[in-house]
Amino acid sequence: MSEIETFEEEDFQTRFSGKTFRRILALTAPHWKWVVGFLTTIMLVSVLDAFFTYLGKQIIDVGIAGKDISALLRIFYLYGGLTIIQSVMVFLFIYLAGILGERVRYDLRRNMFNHLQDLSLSYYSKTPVGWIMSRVTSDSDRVAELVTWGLVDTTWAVMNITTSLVFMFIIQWQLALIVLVLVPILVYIAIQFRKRILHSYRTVRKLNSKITGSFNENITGVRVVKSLGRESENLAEFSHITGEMYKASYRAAWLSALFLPTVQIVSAIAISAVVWYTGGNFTSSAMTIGGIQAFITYITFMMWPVQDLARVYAEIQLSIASAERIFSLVDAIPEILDRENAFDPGKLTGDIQFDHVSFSYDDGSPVLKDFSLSVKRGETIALVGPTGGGKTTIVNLLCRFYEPTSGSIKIGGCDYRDYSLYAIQSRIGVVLQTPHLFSGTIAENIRYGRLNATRDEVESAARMAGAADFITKFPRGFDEPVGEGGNMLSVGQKQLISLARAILAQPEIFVMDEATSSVDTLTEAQIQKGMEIMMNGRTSFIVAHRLSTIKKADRILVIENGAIAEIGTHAELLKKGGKYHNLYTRQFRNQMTEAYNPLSGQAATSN
Ligand SMILES: Nc1ncnc2c1ncn2[C@@H]1O[C@H](COP(=O)(O)OP(=O)(O)OP(=O)(O)O)[C@@H](O)[C@H]1O
Repeated sequence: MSEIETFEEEDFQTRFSGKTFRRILALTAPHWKWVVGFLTTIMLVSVLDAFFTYLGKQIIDVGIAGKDISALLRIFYLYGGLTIIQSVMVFLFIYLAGILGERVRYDLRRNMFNHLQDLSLSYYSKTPVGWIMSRVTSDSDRVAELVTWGLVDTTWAVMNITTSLVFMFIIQWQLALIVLVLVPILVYIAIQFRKRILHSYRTVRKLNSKITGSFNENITGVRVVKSLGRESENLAEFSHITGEMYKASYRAAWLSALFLPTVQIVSAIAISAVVWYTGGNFTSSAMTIGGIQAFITYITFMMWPVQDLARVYAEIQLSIASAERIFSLVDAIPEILDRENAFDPGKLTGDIQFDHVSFSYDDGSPVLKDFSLSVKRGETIALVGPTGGGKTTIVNLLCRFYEPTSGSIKIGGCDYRDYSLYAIQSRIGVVLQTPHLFSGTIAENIRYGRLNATRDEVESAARMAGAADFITKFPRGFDEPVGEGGNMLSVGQKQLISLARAILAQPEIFVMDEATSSVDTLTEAQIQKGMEIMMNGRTSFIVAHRLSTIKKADRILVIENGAIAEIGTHAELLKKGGKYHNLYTRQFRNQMTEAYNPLSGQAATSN
C-alpha cells in the first residue's frame, strides 16, 4: 500500500509554465519542416472553410436572388475546384501531423532510454519501475499529442475564429462587433468548465489506481486478511474509496452534461442578436438574405473552435505536467559520472585496495565504516556474515555502482575514480544473487556480454559453467526462449546461464553474489565448478551464503555491521573457533539434519 500511496498519480498541473511549454515546443525544432508543412496546410483548410460559407452567401444573393445563372455556374466550378484542393490539404495535414507525432515520440523515448542507461543505481533504488515506465509510455504519448494534434486544434481554432470574424466584418461590421464581445465570455465559460471536468477526471483516475491497488493487496494478501479477521475493516476502507470515486465521477458527468447546453445557449444569444438586429434593420436592407445566412453559419463556425480551444488549453496543462515529469527524468544527473580526464588503463589486473572506505546510502546511516582491505592480483576473497552486514555493498562499491562516501578504492595503485566507468564496468564480470536474464533465447543471453562470440564459444562457455546438460535437454536446446526476465527457468539454472555469460565475456575481475534461495545439490555442485573456472587466475569476490562453496577461498572475511569481524582462511577461521566457526557449524548442522530428515524444515541457506 505504501508504494501506491507515495507514488500515486501526481496532482493536476493548474499552473501554466511558459518555460516548460517553450521546452515542449523546442522538441519540434529538429522537425521544423514538418511543422511548417502541417501548419500551412491546416491554415489553408480553415481559410477555405470560411470561404465556402462566403460562396454560399454569393450563391443565394447573386445566383438565386439575382437570377444570374452564369455567375451561379462560375461559383459552382470554383466551389468544386476548391473542394478538391481542400481534400488534398486535409490529407496532407493529417499525414504530416501523424509523422511529426511519431518523430517527437521517438526522440523523447530514445532520449529517456539513453539517459536511463547513464543513471546510477541510486536513482533506481529511489524510483519505482512503474513511475519510469509511465514517463516512457503515457507521458511521452501525451507530449507528442500536444505538439501535433494540440497544435493542429489550436491553429485550426484560431484560424476559424479569425477568418469567421474577418468575413463577418466584411458582411456587416456593426453586427460583427456584437459577436466579438461574446467571444471572450464564451472562452471564459469554456475554460472554467474544461478545467473542472478535467480535474474531476483526474481525481477519478487517482482513486481508480487506489482501488486497483486495494484489490491487488487484498487478493495477494488474502491469507493474512483471513487469518487476522480483517474482512470488515478492509470492506469499510474499500467502501470509503469507492464512495469518493462515485462522488468524483458524478461531478465529472454532471459538468460534462452541463457544458454543451451552456455553449449552445451562448451561441443562441449571438444568433438572436443577429436576428434581432437584422429584423429591426431589414427594411433598410442592412443585410441580404445570403448575408444573414452566412452570418449565422459563421457564428456556429466560431463557437465550436472556442470550446475546442478551451479543451486544448486544459490538455496543454496536462501535457505540461507530463512534460515536467519527463524533463525531471532526463535532467536527473547521474550520481556517478566519469571525472574529467578519466582514462582507460587498458586492463584491470592489478592489486585492489579498499583504503579507509566509508559509505552510506541516501538515508545517511553508515553501512561501511573505515573499511580497509588489500587484495593481491588473482586472489579469491569470500565475504560472509549476517544479513544486512554490508557484503553486497562492498561488491557494489567495487563495481562502482556506488562510490565511497570517504576513503578510496584503488585498482593497480590508482584511485578507480580516475578510470572511466566503462573501463571498470566492462572488465568486471558480475553474477548477481537474483540473476537477470533478458527475453530471448539461452544462446542470446550467454552472448549478451560479447556479441561477436561464435556459437561454438557460446556452447563451450555453457559447458564450462556446467549449464550445457540442462540446456541440451530443452526441445530447442540453446535456442530455447527463456521468457521475460528468464521466468521460465529456475534460479539455479539462471545462475548457471549467468555464469556461462560471465565466462564468455572473460572479465578481469569476477564478482559473484551467491543465490540465497536453495538450489539442489547437483546444481550447487555445477555452480561451484563454474565458479572455480571463473576464479582461476582472476581476482574474485564471492558473497557466499553456502559456506561449503568458499572453503577454497584465499581469504574469508566475516562482515558484520559494515566492518571486518574476522579474516583468514577456512582452516584458520575454523581453528579460531569464533564467528565463522559458529556460522559454519550451524549451517553444517542444519544441512545434516535436513539430509537425514527432509521434513524437518528449511536448512538455513542464508547465514
Ligand atoms: N539501495 C539501498 N538504499 C538504502 N539502503 C540500502 C540499500 N541497499 C542496502 N541497504 C542497506 O545497507 C545495509 C547493508 O546491506 P547489504 O545488502 O550490503 O547487506 P548484505 O550483507 O549483502 O545482506 P544479505 O546477506 O542479506 O544480502 C542494510 O542495512 C541495507 O538495509
